[in-house]
Amino acid sequence: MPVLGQNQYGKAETRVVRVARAGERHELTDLTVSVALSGDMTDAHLVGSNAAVLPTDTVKNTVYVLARERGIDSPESFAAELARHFVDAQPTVRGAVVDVAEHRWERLGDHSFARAGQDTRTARVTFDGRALQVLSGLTGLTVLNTTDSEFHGFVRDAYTTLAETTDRVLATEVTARWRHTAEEPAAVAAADWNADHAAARERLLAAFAGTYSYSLQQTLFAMGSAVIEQLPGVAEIRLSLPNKHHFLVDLSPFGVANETGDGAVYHAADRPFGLIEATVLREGAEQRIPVELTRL
Ligand SMILES: O=c1[nH]c(=O)c2[nH]c(=O)[nH]c2[nH]1
Repeated sequence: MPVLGQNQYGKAETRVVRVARAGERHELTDLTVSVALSGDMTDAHLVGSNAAVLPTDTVKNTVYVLARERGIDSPESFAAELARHFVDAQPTVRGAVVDVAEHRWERLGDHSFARAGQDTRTARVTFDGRALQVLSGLTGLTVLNTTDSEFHGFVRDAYTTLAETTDRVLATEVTARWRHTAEEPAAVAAADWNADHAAARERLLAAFAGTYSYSLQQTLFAMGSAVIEQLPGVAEIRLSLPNKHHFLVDLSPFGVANETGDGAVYHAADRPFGLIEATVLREGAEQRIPVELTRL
């Protein structure tokens, strides 16, 4: 007899845009919200009874009503409020995972905006009826150093052709998730998630730019460490760093030298790419950010 395993359901990727008007100057918040609920859903799968199922349509409506009525202070606080709502209000719902992606807009004027082509801020809040696990994050943050990057001394075997280098372009598109020690609903509600996120993002960028790198692995650890050191409320951070390879183009068929230095010309390859991933922990902290979550 087949047996039902882990299951969850909800509404994925509800797009919610909220406009706050304080006089002439408007504020725009643009989110994609995904909700996954779990609980007593065995009968829905096994015998077709929906008696425990809050419709996903209702889940979507709830996102809109909460956005309207309580506002959106931060992705983290909005996700926490939603997660608590479903678990606290529905006896058949025992757990909720709420994912939020915030799309950035640049201000053009009091009521005009341009979609910013930069990174997306993310939050994932998980609630089990007692503790809130809050993961902040970002994705799509593309950064590049034109020097201060070496890569040599690596293992060589019969298939190794890579040349050692003491001066290369180092580029990556950062995806990061960091977990907060604050898990009490009151502490989560009181935190300044926007200031916290801005500080973490700034530390990631400063560490990327400021690290003289012998590998992307070393840069990753420096970036994670910078966040752990700056933000006392962060227990761990997981980083996923694709190595966006920049290869010097071979111009020798044209009798043109092309070496590292002034005027060097690179091919920005898109695939395959090296993929460097790791978690950096505060000493004594448990590793709880799911490995497979990082690239979502
Ligand atoms: O920073 C790097 N780390 C690697 O593990 C690696 N492997 C490789 O081919 N190039 C690089 N660069």
